[in-house]
Order: sequence, then structure tokens, then C-alpha cells
Amino acid sequence: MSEVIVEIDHVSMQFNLYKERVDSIKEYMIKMFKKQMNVEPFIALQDISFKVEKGDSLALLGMNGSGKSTLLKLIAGVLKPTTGSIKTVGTIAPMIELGAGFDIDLTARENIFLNGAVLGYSKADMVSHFDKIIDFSELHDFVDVPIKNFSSGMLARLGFSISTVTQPDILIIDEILSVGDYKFQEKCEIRIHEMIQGGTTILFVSHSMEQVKEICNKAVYIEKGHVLEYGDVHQICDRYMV
Ligand SMILES: Nc1ncnc2c1ncn2[C@@H]1O[C@H](COP(=O)(O)OP(=O)(O)OP(=O)(O)O)[C@@H](O)[C@H]1O
Repeated sequence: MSEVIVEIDHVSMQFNLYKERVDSIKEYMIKMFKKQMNVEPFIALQDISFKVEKGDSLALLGMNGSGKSTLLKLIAGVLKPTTGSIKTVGTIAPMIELGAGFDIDLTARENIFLNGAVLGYSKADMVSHFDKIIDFSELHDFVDVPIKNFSSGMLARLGFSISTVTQPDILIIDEILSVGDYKFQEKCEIRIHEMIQGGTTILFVSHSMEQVKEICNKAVYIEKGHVLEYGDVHQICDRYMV
């Protein structure tokens, strides 16, 4: 029996785009109070419904600005949908934005504990996982360096290593791998396959169709905030690439 782990039910997301230029918070507050802010609603996602089954590895495909990251943020609970509902089962490790959950003024060591807490792990958990995280990230020489001095690839290494040191029920990866070098990307792909074997459900965004086909079995094709198709990854990739 298949088990639904993510259920997206008639979800829409509207952002308010402020067209007014304001130069200070004071000016913003005054304009808001006087209702002088020129707000234009923008619908980023409209009436999205689909289900993800446990153990599936789902790619979200679509052109820039189609709504992939917004949908992942809704699933991760970072954003709330304007209408509709989202149900998820179990723990979620979201890698949505490079450096999210980190404090750039803190060192890699300090950020491991900070990010661990954000993901819901205790300090004792993180102490026991610490060496494994550093080994996987290969950042041994940079453990006590503030991460504001890290390259984007180093941040991705740290984020991926923390998020995958345990086995979350749902792992969300939004474009993070693309900034890693090819050796680290290969290592991540092996780790992702191990997690899939272990029962983790993957939600994956990448503009590399090679990587998508390597990692995912299903795909959802999003265009301008609408779901065009959902199904087998190879079929959807072929339609997307036309
Ligand atoms: N906080 C926000 N406020 C206003 N508009 C937003 C906000 N976040 C996203 N948008 C808009 O929603 C639309 C979808 O953005 P989103 O980042 O989800 O696209 P994407 O498919 O992930 O794009 P890309 O492939 O370029 O990463 C875009 O037009 C974007 O400008």
C-alpha cells in the first residue's frame, strides 16, 4: 500500500507587489497608514493540487519564475498558502536557500549547532553528528572560520552535510547542488540515493535534466504558477525540453 507523505490541495499563493518607492521605514509606515502604498497583487501559484507518495523522488520542473521555490517554501512551512492546504508527514530537512538557517557572523562549528537546532535536533545530537558533518563536507580546515568568508560551494557543502547527517522523512533540495563542484555533486547524488533506499522522500529542483533523471522517478511540470503535468520523470522531462 502506498502512503501519501505530501498532499497539496487547491493551493494558491498571492504576493503583494509594492510599486511605490520608499526610502525609509518611517516613510513606509506613513504611506501604509495613509493607505498611499500602491500595492499590486501577484498570483505566483494558482490552484495547485497533487500528492507525493512516500519513497518517491519528485522533480519540480519549470522555467525561471514559474513558482517552484514558492511551492517548496509552502511545503517546508516557510510560507503559508493564501488559499488551500498542505499536509506533510514526518520530519522535513529543507535546503531551499543557500545559507538559510545560518548566521554569517558565526563559524562553521557554531552554525552546525545553530542549524541543527533550527532542524529540531538537540545539542547532544549535534555533538554526536559533528565529525560526520565535517568529514562529509570536507571543511576540516575551515571549522572555526566565520561562514561570511565561505564561498557559495562551501556553504552548500555545509548545508547539505547537516541536512543529510540523519534520515529525514522529506528532503527538499532547491538548486543547492549546482554550486558544488562536480566531485561534491557526485558525492551528494550517492548520498541522496542512499537516503531514497532508506525511505526518504525527495523534492528536487535543478535546471540540469541529467541530474533530475539521475535522482528522480516522478516530476511535476509547473508553468506560470499552474501544474501542466505530473507523472514519470522521463516523460515529463521530454515534454519540458521541447
Ligand atoms: N516574496 C515575494 N514577493 C513577491 N513576489 C515573489 C516573492 N517570492 C517569489 N515571488 C514571485 O513569484 C514568482 C515565482 O517565483 P519562484 O522563486 O517560486 O520561481 P522559481 O520557479 O523557483 O524560479 P527560478 O527557476 O528562477 O528559481 C516570481 O515571479 C517571483 O518574482
